[in-house]
Amino acid sequence: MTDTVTIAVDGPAGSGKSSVSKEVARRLGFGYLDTGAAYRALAWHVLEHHADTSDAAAVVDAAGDFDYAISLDPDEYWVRVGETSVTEAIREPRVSSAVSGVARVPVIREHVNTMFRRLVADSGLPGVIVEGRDITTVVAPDAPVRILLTAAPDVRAARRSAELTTQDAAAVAAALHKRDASDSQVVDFLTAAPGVTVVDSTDLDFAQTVDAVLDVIRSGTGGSR
Ligand SMILES: Nc1ncnc2c1ncn2[C@@H]1O[C@H](COP(=O)(O)OP(=O)(O)O)[C@@H](O)[C@H]1O
Ligand SMILES: Nc1ccn([C@@H]2O[C@H](COP(=O)(O)OP(=O)(O)O)[C@@H](O)[C@H]2O)c(=O)n1
Repeated sequence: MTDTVTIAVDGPAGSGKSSVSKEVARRLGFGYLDTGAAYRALAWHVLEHHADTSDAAAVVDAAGDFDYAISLDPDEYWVRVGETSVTEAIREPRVSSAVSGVARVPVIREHVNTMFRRLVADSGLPGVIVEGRDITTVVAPDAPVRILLTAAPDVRAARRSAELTTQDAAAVAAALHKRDASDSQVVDFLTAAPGVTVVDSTDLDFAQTVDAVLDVIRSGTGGSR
């Protein structure tokens, strides 16, 4: 049996990582791993414990009974903590506001990174598109294809607020920029590391972005996909 190919995709919030990676995975018959969901689910879990997500010791303590599971199927995406489905709950603004605190704790990052690598290795799939903030640099720096998906800040904010129609657009934009600023103190996902290909989707629609990513994958895997 051949090893699973990892396609690494990083980028800031609202750049299109999840939606584009999911569609690319479908087209290639690959799995899709949303790494941000693990940080979001842990933030949700810490909040369930009524603990402070900005307190590293409290986060590590709550992580002790964090029973996490995620689907790698792009057509059947779900996230669970224990028996509870948290697929929708982890997108709530209270979780988005808390997640950077959880993601800042080094021991948590090491723990989830080990889990991500195991999920890919045990997937039994020909390939997995893994998306997040530090996949190209930390989780899978040796991946045969590494992409930084970017878009101008105002475009990213507009995309996210179009999704969250019940919330005020200015508030959504402010929360997104605040989270990016906080996250970029931990990992650099705004500049491409050596060997990482930038796909800027500012002036591309969704279908064009999917095609651009597929082109990078085809050239990076010797045109075999
Ligand atoms: N190139 C694009 N043009 C227009 N809309 C896009 C494009 N890429 C993604 N989107 C839309 O923008 C929103 C945010 O994308 P998402 O995949 O959730 O980003 P991320 O995972 O990077 O936060 C989604 O509603 C998605 O359908
Ligand atoms: N590889 C990753 C993925 C996400 N994260 C953290 O998890 C949060 C949620 O990630 P996400 O991918 O769901 O965020 P969006 O881009 O979808 O808004 C980010 O704001 C980061 O704090 C991270 O630190 N490293």
